[in-house]
Amino acid sequence: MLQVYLVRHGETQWNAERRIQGQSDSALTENGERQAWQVAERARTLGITHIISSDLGRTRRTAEIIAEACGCEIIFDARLRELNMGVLERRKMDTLTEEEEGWRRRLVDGTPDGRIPEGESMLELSNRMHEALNACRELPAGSRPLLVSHGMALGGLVSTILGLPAWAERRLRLRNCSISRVDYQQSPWLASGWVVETAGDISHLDAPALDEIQR
Ligand SMILES: O=C(O)[C@H](O)COP(=O)(O)O
Repeated sequence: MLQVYLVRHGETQWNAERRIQGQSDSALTENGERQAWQVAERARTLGITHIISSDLGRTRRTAEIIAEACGCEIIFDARLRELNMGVLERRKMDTLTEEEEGWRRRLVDGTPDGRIPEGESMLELSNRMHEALNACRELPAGSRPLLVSHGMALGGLVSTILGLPAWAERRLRLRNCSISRVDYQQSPWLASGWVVETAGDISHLDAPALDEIQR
């Protein structure tokens, strides 16, 4: 059975400022670096064989810290990037107009193909995340990869594995440096293929990780 670990990057300056990132970027905060070292210590115990990361700066830095602990090289895969949030990237959440807030909410309010102007839909994001996840099945037998990605990207991936449409309302909180695990398997009581073993585990963190209200 193939086990794939999913880690969201450490807290960034723009997470803390409640500034929308998307495929724009900001550095990890001191707390974010601490989170990354703590998730790395947890990853060291998991027998990780490959680290595959979004190529954005915040995931790259988190992956570097995990790779040092696990003794792995890093493979960068742009399919693991965060949702492209178009014209709202770099904007602070509390500065959005009613119309702009409507664009953001339509991404995840059950509207198929909702998108922020010049951005990606959740369906487009989910499709590329599944491509990146399924590429893990081509790794040598016995591999145990760890993917480093983003909140919307991993939330959409896990939710769609659970059978929800990509554009479903979000009901899964994935905090910074949380660990989730998905398995590709066959078993009598579960659907064949990908299943969710754990989602959003932060038991390895000793400091609170921001939630959606705080970021
Ligand atoms: O700001 C964003 O783009 C999302 O809300 C979270 O993205 P992140 O997981 O890359 O911080």
